[in-house]
Amino acid sequence: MAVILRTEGLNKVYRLGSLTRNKQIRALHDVNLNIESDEPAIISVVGESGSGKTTLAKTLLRLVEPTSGRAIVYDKVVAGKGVRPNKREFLRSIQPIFQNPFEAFSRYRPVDAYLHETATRVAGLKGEEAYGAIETALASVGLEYADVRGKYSNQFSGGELQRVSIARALIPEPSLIIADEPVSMIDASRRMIIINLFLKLKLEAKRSFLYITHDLATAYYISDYVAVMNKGVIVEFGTAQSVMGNPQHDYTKLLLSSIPSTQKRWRPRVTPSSPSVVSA
Ligand SMILES: Nc1ncnc2c1ncn2[C@@H]1O[C@H](COP(=O)(O)OP(=O)(O)OP(=O)(O)O)[C@@H](O)[C@H]1O
Repeated sequence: MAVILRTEGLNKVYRLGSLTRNKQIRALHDVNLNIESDEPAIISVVGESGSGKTTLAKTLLRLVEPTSGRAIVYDKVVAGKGVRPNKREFLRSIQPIFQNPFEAFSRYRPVDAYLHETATRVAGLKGEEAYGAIETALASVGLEYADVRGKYSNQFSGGELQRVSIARALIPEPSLIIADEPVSMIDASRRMIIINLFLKLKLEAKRSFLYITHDLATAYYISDYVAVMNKGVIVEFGTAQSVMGNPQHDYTKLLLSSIPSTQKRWRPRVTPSSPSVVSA
């Protein structure tokens, strides 16, 4: 069985301030995860703001060096002290999708230039092969080359541009896509298009995803596994059904209880002085 993702004693301490007034923030605290499977998987990392989710994503993407511990993705050590994987090989196996697609593309450069760069520099393709790979990647997110050719980022909606950034990530045919809050900047009505796209890419293109989110509802909907983070610690991990259906940790219960539910009844409460409506 392949190790899709394993972290071994992963720690990250950010140091702030001067030598005399040093402050330390422990963003990852002994994070140990292990997901092994021959099938692709969607693994969600959920938790409140500041719980360490982005630091975990950045560590796996080699944007942040862990203070100690290491991470393995698809049987290769990708992060840890002194770990230096071949850059092109690394980018072929792990690709990011960021929260704000407008920050991922400069507004002064047509977006197809980014797609071409990824096809040639990362995937190592030339000429017709490069165009073929771009067309295939765009098709898998429901776009055609003509939809993007010569266009700049400000000529797309947030949802369209996020689909372009997913297409860019798909060009090198990565094994794992790390998506950090990929739908939080997108209109609620369009979010499910992206979420369903991840499911389709897992099933049809056999890509695995690490989905970082605040949104427990979408995490439950698409995930095979869920890791719950609080203050840098993975407090609960398991299949989506077990973690969300039968949470064991108080923090997971708290997170789940804070999801707005259409099942909750709203009861009008009228006081003599000021009529108001409160949640039941
Ligand atoms: N570059 C940095 N320097 C110092 N502290 C940082 C840095 N990046 C993150 N932190 C701190 O590390 C902790 C974890 O932050 P992180 O961004 O990983 O959390 P998060 O769960 O992704 O939050 P959010 O959901 O708001 O993005 C926070 O206390 C944050 O302030």
